[in-house]
Order: sequence, then C-alpha cells, then structure tokens
Amino acid sequence: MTLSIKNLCFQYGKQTILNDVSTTLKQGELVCLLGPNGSGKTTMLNCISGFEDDFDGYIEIEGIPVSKMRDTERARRIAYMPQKDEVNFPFAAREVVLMGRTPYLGRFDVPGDKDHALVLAVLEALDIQHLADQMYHTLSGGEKQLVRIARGLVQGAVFQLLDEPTASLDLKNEMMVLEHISDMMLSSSHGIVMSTHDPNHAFYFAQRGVKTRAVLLEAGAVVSEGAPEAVLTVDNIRRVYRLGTQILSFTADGAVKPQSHIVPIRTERGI
Ligand SMILES: Nc1ncnc2c1ncn2[C@@H]1O[C@H](COP(=O)(O)OP(=O)(O)OP(=O)(O)O)[C@@H](O)[C@H]1O
Repeated sequence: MTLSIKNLCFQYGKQTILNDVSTTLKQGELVCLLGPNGSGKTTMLNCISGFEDDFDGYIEIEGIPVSKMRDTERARRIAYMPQKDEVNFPFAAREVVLMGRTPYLGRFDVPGDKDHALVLAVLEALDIQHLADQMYHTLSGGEKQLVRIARGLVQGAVFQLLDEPTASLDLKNEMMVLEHISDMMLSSSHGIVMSTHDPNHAFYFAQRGVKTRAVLLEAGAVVSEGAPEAVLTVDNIRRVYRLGTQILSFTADGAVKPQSHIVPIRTERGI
C-alpha cells in the first residue's frame, strides 16, 4: 500500500505554509520529516491525517483520496499522534489508550476483552503500565506523550503519523521509543512518517536496518529527500538551518555497521 502526496499546497489566510509538496510513503518504509521550526511539518501531518482538509493537491492511498474516506475507514489506515492534545475530560490513561480502538467498534459497541488485552500489552511494551489508572490530565508532558504513542499503536493503522514523538521525553524514554518504532518497522509492514528535530534519528533507524528516507522541508517546500546520508549533509544542514555541523562516524556496541552522527558546531547568525 502506498500513501501518495501530490502537489500539496496549504495556506493559513494569505500565508503559504506548504508549497507544492510531493512525496510518497510505502508500507515498510519510515520517513523522517525534518525542517526548522515553522517549516510546515505539523501542517503537513495535519493535512495527511485529515485534520486539515482545506488544501490543494492530492493525498491518496492506492488512488483513493483520503478526504473521501469515512472517518472510521481513514482511522483504520492512518493513525495520528499529534504533538499535543488536550483530553478535557477526567479519563484514566488506560481509557485514553483504549480510544485508539474506536475505529473498530460499532456505534453502540463497548470494547471487549481483546481490546483491553491489547491496551495492556502496549502499555507494558512501552513500560508505562504503572500509569494505567492515573488520570491523563495529571501526567507529566513526557508521560502524556507515551500514552499518546500507545493510543496510536493500539489503533493498528497501516500508516502512522508521529509528530515529534520524542519531544519532552528523557534520554532513556527517547531511546525506548526509537527502539519500539524500529522494532515495529522490522516486524510488521507499517509505514511511518515521523517528524523530528534530531537528524540523528534518521541515521539511527537506517543503522538498525529500517528502510529509512529523510525528507527535509524548508519554508513549506521539500528541499531534499532520499537516503539519510544523501539528505543530511553538512551543506544541506548549513543551507536550511544556517548551522555549521560535523558528521562523525561511530560503531555502537554490537552493531555491524558504523552509524553517522551529526554534531552541531556553531550557528551562522548574521550570514
Ligand atoms: N492555526 C494557525 N494559524 C495561522 N498560522 C499557523 C497556524 N498553525 C500554524 N501556523 C503557521 O504555520 C507555519 C508552519 O507551522 P507548523 O506547525 O506546521 O511548523 P513545524 O515545522 O511543525 O514547526 P515546529 O518544528 O516548530 O513544530 C508556522 O509559521 C506557523 O506559525
């Protein structure tokens, strides 16, 4: 299955946010969506998920426009983990995760044993089972993030859109989420778009053997896309972020291949 984005343009009022973006996401492939603050990453994910529908261009799965799909049909194909969301009612974390099963329930159905078991399994996989009965609104930012990731996972959609899933996570939880995403990619046929501010995430996934593509946005347009080493070069990063970097290579314990690692050196303010 392929998710195709063709000539996507989006404006807020008169401000162009996305300018003729075309790319694809195939099952079995992970796209790291990178770009400076305000370059349009979240807006692009909002358009793909159907959260924003007032765009020009096409977003299709196997030729069927996502905007023409019924909500449940779309939710079975695309799960969206937004950067932030407000759950305004006093739900326990486990109930928030259980909401991911909604696309599989009829209007008057209640979740069954299988749904509850899946929720528990995902909470355990993310090592947050101890949060299950805590009220969502009382969780820390990082804990909420993990609960939202769990909700996306139980949704079981082919395509997963993750908006900065590791923002506000501590070092260990960031690595755990990266490991979980790469394990999921290696053991199933999901397609993932993950926006991130850390280009090293793309190198990490590629090094783990995940079919990884980097897409670099600047001011709402794709400036480069392809294999992480081809996109995340010193020149491209200087051009897009106005940041001088060095790319190091190291071989992690137990790894067979060396992994690249971008180290920021200095900004190029005023240039
Ligand atoms: N509701 C809105 N109304 C007007 N402008 C908006 C709105 N939401 C976002 N924007 C603008 O759209 C542009 C792109 O925002 P977007 O959140 O997509 O960028 P981003 O690449 O995800 O940024 P970040 O890395 O900071 O999360 C920004 O200039 C932002 O100010």
